[in-house]
Amino acid sequence: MPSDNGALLSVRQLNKSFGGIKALSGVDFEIPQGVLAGLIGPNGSGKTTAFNLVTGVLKPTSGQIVFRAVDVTGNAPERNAELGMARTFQNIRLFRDLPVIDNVMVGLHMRNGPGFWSTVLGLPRASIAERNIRKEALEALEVLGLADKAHQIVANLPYGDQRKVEFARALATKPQLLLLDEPTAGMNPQETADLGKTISKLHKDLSLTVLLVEHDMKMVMGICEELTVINQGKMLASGTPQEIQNNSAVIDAYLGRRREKHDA
Ligand SMILES: Nc1ncnc2c1ncn2[C@@H]1O[C@H](COP(=O)(O)OP(=O)(O)OP(=O)(O)O)[C@@H](O)[C@H]1O
Repeated sequence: MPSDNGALLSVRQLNKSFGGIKALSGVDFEIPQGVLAGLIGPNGSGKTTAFNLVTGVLKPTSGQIVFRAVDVTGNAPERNAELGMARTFQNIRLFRDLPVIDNVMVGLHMRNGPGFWSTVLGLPRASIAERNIRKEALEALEVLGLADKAHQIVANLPYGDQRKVEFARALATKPQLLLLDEPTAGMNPQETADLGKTISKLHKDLSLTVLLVEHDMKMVMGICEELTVINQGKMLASGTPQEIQNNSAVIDAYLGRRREKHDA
């Protein structure tokens, strides 16, 4: 049985190898309930691997992942979603030719749709469930300030708004933990700053626990409350943004990478 230490998510001694490559060795971190946490590290340090292990896309070589006091190590992503994890992807994954609201409703249908036969037979249960799903999708869009764009086609929205549609789809499922995989990928500085404000607002207004995997240091330092830093698959440091900014091992890891690039 996993011990209940009060954290919403605990990652313990996580190891992942791809053939001969050790992508992660002995990574530990915890996310207390209600915290906006960041996982950072230089390129190739293992952030995406850690994210995929937590969500269930990858299975660890060894180690343990505990979510809501349940051992979820090796769970399929669908099971983790049922338990309350919701994620966004590095590359936006939306139905670009469909309206915004339909994209948000898809997430809810997968979670608690009326069921195949009810829908096909047009049973009242199906239309009530459909109405509820539409209402919940609209509420999620409202939270993100996108309610007035609910009927626009996704492809016609600016990139920043498309990201918000993804957030709305994740939020509509009322997750316990929102996992964001490099949400600023492909964004300009203005869009990045706006998105940082949106994440921070969601976290504060909804008391939402968030794990943010991100490259953009300025954004991470500006909005996260706790940070875990990994380097070459190993734990480097953890603490508040201020502690991390002053940590000499972290400074060396980032500057070292920059020096390598410079010398190349
Ligand atoms: N499917 C895979 N097969 C083999 N090696 C992999 C695989 N996925 C990741 N790796 C290796 O594991 C290491 C960590 O990669 P990962 O993508 O997790 O790092 P990252 O910190 O997310 O990098 P970036 O910041 O560039 O996105 C790298 O050496 C990478 O080449």
